[in-house]
Amino acid sequence: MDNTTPPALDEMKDVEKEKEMGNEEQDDDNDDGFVGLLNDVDQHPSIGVRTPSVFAESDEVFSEGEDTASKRSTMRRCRSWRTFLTLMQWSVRRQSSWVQLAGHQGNFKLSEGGEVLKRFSEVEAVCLQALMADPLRPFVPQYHGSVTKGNESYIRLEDLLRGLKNPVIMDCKMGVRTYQEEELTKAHTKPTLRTDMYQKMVKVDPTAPTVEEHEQRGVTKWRYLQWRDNTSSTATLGFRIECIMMENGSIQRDFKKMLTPAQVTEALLSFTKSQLHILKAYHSRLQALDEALKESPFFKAHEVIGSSLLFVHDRTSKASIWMIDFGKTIPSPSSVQLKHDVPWAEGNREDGYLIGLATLTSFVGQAISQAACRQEETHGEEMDSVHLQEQEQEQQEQEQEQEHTQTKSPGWSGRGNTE
Ligand SMILES: Nc1ncnc2c1ncn2[C@@H]1O[C@H](COP(=O)(O)OP(=O)(O)OP(=O)(O)O)[C@@H](O)[C@H]1O
Ligand SMILES: O=P(O)(O)O[C@@H]1[C@H](O)[C@H](O)[C@@H](OP(=O)(O)O)[C@H](OP(=O)(O)O)[C@H]1O
Repeated sequence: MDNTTPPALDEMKDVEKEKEMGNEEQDDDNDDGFVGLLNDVDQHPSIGVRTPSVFAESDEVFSEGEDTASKRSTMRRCRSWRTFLTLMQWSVRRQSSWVQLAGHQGNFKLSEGGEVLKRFSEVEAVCLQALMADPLRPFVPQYHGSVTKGNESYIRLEDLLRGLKNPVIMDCKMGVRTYQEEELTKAHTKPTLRTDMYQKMVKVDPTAPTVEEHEQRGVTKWRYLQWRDNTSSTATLGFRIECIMMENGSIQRDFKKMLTPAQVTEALLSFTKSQLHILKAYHSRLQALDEALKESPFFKAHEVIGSSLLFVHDRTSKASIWMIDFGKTIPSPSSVQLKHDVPWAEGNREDGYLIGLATLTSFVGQAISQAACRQEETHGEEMDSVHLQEQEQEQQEQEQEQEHTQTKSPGWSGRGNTE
């Protein structure tokens, strides 16, 4: 379902009227310059996802292609300058198509000036700071330090969706495990049972918990995360697709049990709509990332857990991949030299990031081959049909020619004709 339908002007006037009457529940803009994203979210009716509503509202009012004259006439139609300014604000905000695809709900705010604000984490801030001076910098959103608003601190990040038209997004969680070794230690020494995780587990597979876990109606976080890794492609392929958002705003999250290479390749083809140039751009970007990772002192010295690659393209054929989420990325002990391309065993700290990157790159490669084949098939079918049409036309022309000759023949219908 398209959730970007703008409200009619009359509806906006109603909003304006309500504001004048002091009835509005919440102003879109807080005084501190924030867009009220967290308060201004709508439950997406078809997909159960909270998406920002306010950004979707102004396109038809002042769309990018609209000329000044029509803006003026729209302005005249507005009841007051205040209404006009409100509409302008909506329009300016609409320049970002920001949406939070995966991750903890409520962790983000959209800030003005092309930044997103993520709830502050010391671990992540330290990583981002280091990454700004690392060969990986071109693959990471720009980090602009932190900011405190009220009681909450945030990390200021470049908005990777800024300027994109109807972006298509995919979040892939990288690595062969998504839990830190510390989580495993906790599960052994001080197990805390999580009812919410037990419920999430049962929802996907009622037979997954053990008899004991069913009795306790709880599982440890490690147990849940490990189960998620084993049920999905994480443990075997070194990454998993978390979410995909298509250009119409529809979000797919049903990848929890996606395990096989064939399924992943099919998902990649569907995500890119088999567009060869997009797939090729992604392929090159993954290869470049691989090069940068090999050069990166940061990567050598860190266990990268739960980090994602954010794939983004749009209808103007912009396509890129970004490393995001360093909330569980920690320095490896100095005694450990991480390889990133070997399996994990308790204590070795390996994350399997390069295993995931290699499989992902090869699946994008396979998707390219399949897309090319499909294109050739389609082209072949088109050629066949053109050929068939040509043959039919030729035949028709021959028949007409024959008819014409016979008409001219005195022995047939030229009865009475004299030439
Ligand atoms: N810099 C950015 N620009 C645009 N979108 C972003 C950016 N950072 C994150 N996002 C969006 O927010 C989502 C969640 O990001 P992230 O993984 O950092 O959050 P999280 O809450 O730490 O996740 P998790 O629950 O996996 O720890 C991403 O899937 C993406 O859609
Ligand atoms: O994707 P799912 O299946 O919903 O599971 C969540 C996901 O693994 C998150 O990465 C994790 O947060 P962290 O990365 O911060 O560990 C969160 O733990 P949490 O509930 O303890 O936040 C899990 O609930």
